[in-house]
Amino acid sequence: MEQRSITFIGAGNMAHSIIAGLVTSGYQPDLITATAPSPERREPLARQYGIHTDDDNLRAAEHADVIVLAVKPQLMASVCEKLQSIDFSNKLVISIAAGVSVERLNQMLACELNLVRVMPNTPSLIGKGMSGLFASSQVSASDKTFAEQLLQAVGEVCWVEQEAGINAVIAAAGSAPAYFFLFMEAMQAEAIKQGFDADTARLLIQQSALGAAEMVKANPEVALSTLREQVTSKGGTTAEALRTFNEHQLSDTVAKAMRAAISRAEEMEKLF
Ligand SMILES: NC(=O)C1=CN([C@@H]2O[C@H](COP(=O)(O)OP(=O)(O)OC[C@H]3O[C@@H](n4cnc5c(N)ncnc54)[C@H](O)[C@@H]3O)[C@@H](O)[C@H]2O)C=CC1
Ligand SMILES: O=C(O)[C@@H]1CCC=N1
Repeated sequence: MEQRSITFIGAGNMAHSIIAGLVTSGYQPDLITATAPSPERREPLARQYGIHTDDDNLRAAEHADVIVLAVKPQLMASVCEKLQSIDFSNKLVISIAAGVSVERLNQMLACELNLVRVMPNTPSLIGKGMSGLFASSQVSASDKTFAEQLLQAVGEVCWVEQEAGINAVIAAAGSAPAYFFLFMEAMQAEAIKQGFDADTARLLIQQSALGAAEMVKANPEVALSTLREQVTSKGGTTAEALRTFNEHQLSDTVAKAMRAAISRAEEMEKLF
């Protein structure tokens, strides 16, 4: 992919995941800078990936071709205020923050930005990320391609036509690894109660989850419901487990949880 200088403002979990994926996929580490106030956040990144780090956001961002805003939404306004002196006209700005709109980011940086909002997720760390992208109206085709390739370096991507689609991506992908972790935690806890040690319980669940996800990926033409039915012998054990999930309205709970994530993103758009 095209190599441009990139500065990540914020070096937390998500920036780390993307940087790791980028460097592993061959992006030049000396083109990447990450900023954070604390050396505890910066130093491991510099050591592990050979990237530059800085505690001065303005200095790090000024000369970058691409600025990735990767701080918590509640910090975004104060962080951006100190970057307002930058000439953004030839820069691509990518925000990965949940719940901070294009309109707000333009206000925060006092500029009509070439802005792409991206909603990634933490499996980017191992190249298995899923990102949704939304480009504001003035973003050029080459900037869109760059943003797309950047996120493709760490996983799969999809574009959304409307900005509201980013909140739907949060519900379906950005937050989603945590849903699966929660489900696996619950399964592990019960497997331990059934007599397995923690490691074996984890292996049983991890391998089943991985196998199921790989089967979904390997059979794009097969409906998820068919894959489920193939496990479910008539009058057998799986049917009983699924009946219990249905009795407790699992689908309804999942739908409510996803809508709750969207509502929170909408609320955050008003707060930050
Ligand atoms: N964690 C996730 O799964 C996802 C997070 N996001 C978004 O990514 C953004 C970052 O989230 P996380 O990485 O999870 O948070 P985090 O708390 O792990 O990282 C934020 C980082 O910002 C740094 N920071 C704090 N003040 C700063 C300042 N003044 N200047 C520069 N850096 C500063 C902190 O040192 C920290 O390393 C958020 O806006 C979140 O909405 C988006 C998708 C998924
Ligand atoms: O929980 C959050 O707000 C962020 C956005 C998606 C995943 N983590």
